[in-house]
Amino acid sequence: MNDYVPIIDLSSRDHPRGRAALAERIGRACATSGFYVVVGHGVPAALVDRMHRVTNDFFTLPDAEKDLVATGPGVSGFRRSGGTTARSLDRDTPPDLCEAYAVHATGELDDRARARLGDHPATWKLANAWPARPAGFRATWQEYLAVVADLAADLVRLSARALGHPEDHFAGRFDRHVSSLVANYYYPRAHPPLPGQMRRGAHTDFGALTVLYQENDRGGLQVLDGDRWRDVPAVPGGFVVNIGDLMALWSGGRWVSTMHRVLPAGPGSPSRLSVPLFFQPNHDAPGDGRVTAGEWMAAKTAKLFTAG
Ligand SMILES: O=C(O)CCC(=O)C(=O)O
Ligand SMILES: [Fe+2]
Repeated sequence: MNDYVPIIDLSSRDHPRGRAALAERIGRACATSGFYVVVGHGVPAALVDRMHRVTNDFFTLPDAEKDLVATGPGVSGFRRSGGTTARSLDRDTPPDLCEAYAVHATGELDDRARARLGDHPATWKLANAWPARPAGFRATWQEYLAVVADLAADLVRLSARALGHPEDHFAGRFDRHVSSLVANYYYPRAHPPLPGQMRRGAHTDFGALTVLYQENDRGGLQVLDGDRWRDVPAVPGGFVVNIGDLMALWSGGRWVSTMHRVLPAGPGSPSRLSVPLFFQPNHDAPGDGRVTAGEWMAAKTAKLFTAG
């Protein structure tokens, strides 16, 4: 595509010399747009296909069945409304044109262990809510979360190296990570959007790093470059990676957490599915110096769901 969102082939990441070169490229991307697309990442295509299939099948179930795993608040389990993402930056818009479903890496812990994950309400303190259908949903999501979190952890190691630290510099911030695996389902619609209404409104991600699967041929994701919106390429088999607010803060201002959005689609357009893994550190990891990482992320998430 362009130098703003480079495509980075990770297939040399197991070789020492390969890692040095990759860290260099990642560092450049994170200082420019905060976005890059990875290929050669090693996540099996069959797993991604299975993830796509069960997730799409879930969203096409009747609403009443999906509501059985609607736990709220925030996105844990199913939400008929994925919220109003632009509110995370205090901009008021009509609600996003999407449904969402989410689980958390911590959502399988017992109640007592989850209660210890911060002193404030947070989605990662809720138990995961798994739908009974389609068959294989839970096993597929758990496998995908484990495999893509491993990839994200390696990208964090390369990021540490790119910032001039030892690769394990951030490791202690992720040994109890509260990552969230989300599916955004942008449903087809018969009528046009309201003025200012997006599939996802303009926002920056709140966590450390996001690894995003997007349906190959649908498009719509854009990233801000100065005052101009650029399309992010949907590379078959690739993932879009972007850093969130926390990694930008940890970089001491050298890296950027950049605004992005998902454009609305016209009447008659097909649905679009995207699956971001928000790789989110331990709740008590450093935030912006005033609040912890957990407080930073929980405050932003809460804004998405405040009634306007
Ligand atoms: O659907 C997409 O392509 C991106 C969604 C997104 O930015 C998000 O969920 O944070
Ligand atoms: Fe995002």
